[in-house]
Parts: sequence; structure tokens; C-alpha cells
Amino acid sequence: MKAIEMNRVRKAFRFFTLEDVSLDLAPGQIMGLVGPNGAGKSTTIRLLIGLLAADAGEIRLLGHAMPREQAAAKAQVGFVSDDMRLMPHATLAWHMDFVASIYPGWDASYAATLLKRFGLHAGQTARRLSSGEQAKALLLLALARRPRLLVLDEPTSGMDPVARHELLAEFMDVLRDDERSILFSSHNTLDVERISDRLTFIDRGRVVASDDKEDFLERWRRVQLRVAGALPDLPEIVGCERDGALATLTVDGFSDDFVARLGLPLQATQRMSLEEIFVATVMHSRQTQEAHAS
Ligand SMILES: Nc1ncnc2c1ncn2[C@@H]1O[C@H](COP(=O)(O)OP(=O)(O)OP(=O)(O)O)[C@@H](O)[C@H]1O
Repeated sequence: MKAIEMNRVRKAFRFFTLEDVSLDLAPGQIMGLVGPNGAGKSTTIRLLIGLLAADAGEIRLLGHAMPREQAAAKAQVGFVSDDMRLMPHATLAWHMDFVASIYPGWDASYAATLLKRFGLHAGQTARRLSSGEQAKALLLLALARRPRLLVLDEPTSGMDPVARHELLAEFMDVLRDDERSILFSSHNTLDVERISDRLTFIDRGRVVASDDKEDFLERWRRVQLRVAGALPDLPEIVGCERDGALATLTVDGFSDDFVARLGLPLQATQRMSLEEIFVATVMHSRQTQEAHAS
């Protein structure tokens, strides 16, 4: 059974349409959902956890059809988004007791460990917490339920680098139990590169690429070569900058076979960072869409 399955999901708003979104996540894996502002990340997540109803397509969360079986699914799913707020006048202890009273899986000793690790105190009142501390408190409340699936919309926004580091380490810890999974959205490709097993890039309401992180890093290369005339027209070449005879290619699908078909001696090849791969994927997808439209 998959932790997450979305199949050809569509949701239209007045000025934006999420179109044909399919993605899946196996138990024990972390997926990073990455996209520019307004790409549709939060909309995808809200559809997934039943806060929005799709116009078309199928969604299953831990095997439960959404939104029909959302009560059963939500008991096992922890969700945190950056627009959630704690009760301003209540303490963290009150929040922890409240969540513990609803969810039987609440792990009090893990909650105490997380309090220490995140530098929080049970007696603190929510409205006195900084925005980064509020974010950590919300994550604590979700993590200590020990849900089978964590769905996190921008979990590290507003956090300093040390807090982000601690939080990501905590995510990795959660996954020691290989039945648990995490889906999180982020703009921060460094965070995503560090902890994700799978990546989904989304732009303008469409999934533009979804794959294992290692496959992305393996496939993409910057290639430098000298070429006098035109380059062979190969589908793997998604970008080319030329400076006289020197060409720098961006390649999606680098392999011995590609080099053989290119038929030109390479001067240098470099791996690309996830950020470079993300930008190249989005730019290429936009160029392809614009070419089809005109
Ligand atoms: N309830 C709604 N009604 C109308 N339009 C909406 C609604 N919710 C989202 N949108 C629009 O859908 C688009 C995608 O929004 P979404 O919040 O999913 O993007 P995002 O990728 O999470 O962006 P960001 O990184 O900026 O948070 C935006 O143009 C937004 O204005």
C-alpha cells in the first residue's frame, strides 16, 4: 500500500488551475514538493488531506479514498502548515494535553524529548513564542502523535539555520521506523536535497518532474565542448549557451549512449545541484509549453 497516491487530479480556481497532478509515495520515504511561488504546492497538499475537494482524479491517503474516508485517514496523518496558529493564551502544556486527549498514539516521553531538543518549555504561553518557536511547537504536536504520514506545508519557513538543521534531523529520525512517510513542501532546495528520497517539481499548476533524488542527480549534467557548426538535435539537450566555438550544454539524460550520439569530444562534465536542476526543469517546461502554445 502506498502512503500517498494522487492520480490525474484537477482543481480549478478562478485564476489558477491545478491540472493532471499524479504522484505517489511509498511507506518509509520522504518526498519534497518543490515549486516557485504560486505553483500549486499548498493546493496539492490541501487536496491531499481533504481540505479541498478535487474537480477530477483520485486521491488515496494511506489507502483511504479522499475525501470520502478522510476521518479514518486523518487519525494517522499529522498535518502542519505555516498558516496554522496555536491558541494564543494557552500554554504548550495545554496544547500537548489537548492533542493527547484526541489522539491515542500520543507519545508523552517523545514530546518531552522534543521540547528539550527544540529549546521549548511546557509552561510557555503560545503568544509569547517567536514565529520560529511557534513553528517548532506545531511540529512537536504533530510529531509526538507518531503519525504514519506527516504532511508539512513549508515546515522550515521562518526558522533559523540551526533550527532547520535540528528539524531535518528529527525528520530523518522519524523515518527510522520504515513504515512512516513524510511529504513536505519547500522553496529551500538545500533542505530538500538533504533529506528527500523523492522529489516532485511543480510549476504553474502542473507536475513538471517527479523522480528519486538520486536519479535526478545522476541524470543531469553541464557539459562543455568545442563545436564549429550546429549541434546535433538531441532530446536530452535542454539548454545551450554558446560563446564562439565553446558550448555549454544542460543535459537531462546524460549517459554513454548520449555521448555516443553526440559524437563530439567533451571538454568537461559537471554534476548539477538540485537547485540548478530545479531551475533548468522549470525553465525547460515553460519553454516547451510556450512553443506548443504559439
Ligand atoms: N481558495 C482559492 N481560491 C482561488 N484561488 C486560489 C485559492 N487557493 C489558491 N489559489 C490560487 O492558486 C494558486 C496556487 O496557490 P498555492 O497556494 O497552491 O501555491 P504555492 O505553490 O503553495 O505558493 P507559495 O510558494 O507562494 O506558497 C495561486 O495563484 C493562488 O492565488
